[in-house]
Amino acid sequence: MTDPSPSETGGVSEADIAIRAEGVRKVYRCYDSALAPAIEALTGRRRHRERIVLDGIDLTIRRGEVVGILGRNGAGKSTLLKILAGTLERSGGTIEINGRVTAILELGSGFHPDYSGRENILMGGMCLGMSRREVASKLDSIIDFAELREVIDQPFRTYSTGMQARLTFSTAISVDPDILIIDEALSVGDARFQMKCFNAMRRLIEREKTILFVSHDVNSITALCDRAVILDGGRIIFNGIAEEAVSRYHQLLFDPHPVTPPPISSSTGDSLRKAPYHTRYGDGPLQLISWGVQGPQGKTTPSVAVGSRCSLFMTLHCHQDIDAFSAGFVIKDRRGIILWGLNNYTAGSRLFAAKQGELISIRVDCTIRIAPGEYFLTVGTALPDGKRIDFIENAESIKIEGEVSVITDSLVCMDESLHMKISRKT
Ligand SMILES: Nc1ncnc2c1ncn2[C@@H]1O[C@H](COP(=O)(O)OP(=O)(O)OP(=O)(O)O)[C@@H](O)[C@H]1O
Repeated sequence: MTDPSPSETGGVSEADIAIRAEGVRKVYRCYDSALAPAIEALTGRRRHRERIVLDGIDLTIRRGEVVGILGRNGAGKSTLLKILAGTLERSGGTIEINGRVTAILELGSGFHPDYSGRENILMGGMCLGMSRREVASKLDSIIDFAELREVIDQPFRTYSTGMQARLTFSTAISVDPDILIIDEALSVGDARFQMKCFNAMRRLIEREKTILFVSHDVNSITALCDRAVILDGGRIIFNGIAEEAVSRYHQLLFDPHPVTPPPISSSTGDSLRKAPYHTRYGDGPLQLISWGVQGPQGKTTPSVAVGSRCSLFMTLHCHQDIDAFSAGFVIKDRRGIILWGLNNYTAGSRLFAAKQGELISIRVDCTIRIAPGEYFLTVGTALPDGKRIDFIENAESIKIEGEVSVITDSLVCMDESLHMKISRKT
């Protein structure tokens, strides 16, 4: 499952490299008791087990690249970021970092709980490499960005988790780093602050800064990253286009041992060839045999007009009795952002059941109100515990045709109308 990144195959010049890790390893010594290290030191007899947390990480990141890191809990993501940020020693391998690095690793790390927010900005900023004068000159803008002026002289320990995240992010981003390393820090703040952080990150991206960030939120990965790597068991098991990484990460989460795909007979013919980054997983007692979009006349079509009625459908072949399952459809854009989705739970409908040998058709009738462009349909079925039965991510490409007349950037077309009302002041 390891794919070379475009940059690693494309012969990156030395001047273009922001981060280069080669053969990076992290091994922890695990002892069974608190006394064991002392006994080991005194007797010279080994009393520890080795735990390999990172096992030969090779990763090259070019200047201006935005790279996401995905992986299950315990995969080694935070360990890798800490090593790259220089806050944790590696056990082996080499690292080259070119540029000023700012890392947001653990919430409030480097911040003293008893010091006020203001004192922590000064201390934290200096820890991040700014001079006292530099931090002092940025103090107001940091406080304003964090929106914490009213409590800035209160002790840091009295801040809520979200407030701590705001102060941490605001201080870190003020450094104007060449390389920003972020570990899940954005997930803590409220939605409005998250949006502010994303905008700040976008501004860094526009200025071609390098960003490396860990998130379990796949939408942020596809929205911001050019490339993503998947870490598993301390190794990189995928390194490539962000959308494909997300697809493979879902497969890893929901079905690490994919079935051999059954023969495909999508009604639109070669749909899996048309839709890039498709992945199929599940252990298949219920097998998807066709799926797609039907136009107003009930004919399968690869394209529909904005605002027209259509149906999304899937046909399943049942190989054994299933008491309860859900079926779902998702539409994503080219960056992998989920625009719409529906399943039994979100539709508020009862779970389905099926008997061996049955052919089952499931359909969603809808009016397409998404801006013209190319989108991807994901179809799948799952058991009540969430285990995937047969799931195909990006199974079909759907072309939505029409004209976007007013706001050309908008993705969603609402059933809108514009009104004006004038009333006279008496
Ligand atoms: N000091 C330590 N001693 C021994 N093992 C450790 C130590 N610190 C971390 N580990 C182990 O290293 C592994 C990787 O941890 P890490 O925090 O990097 O994972 P992660 O991918 O960031 O996970 P999560 O998504 O849960 O944050 C875990 O199995 C963890 O238990």
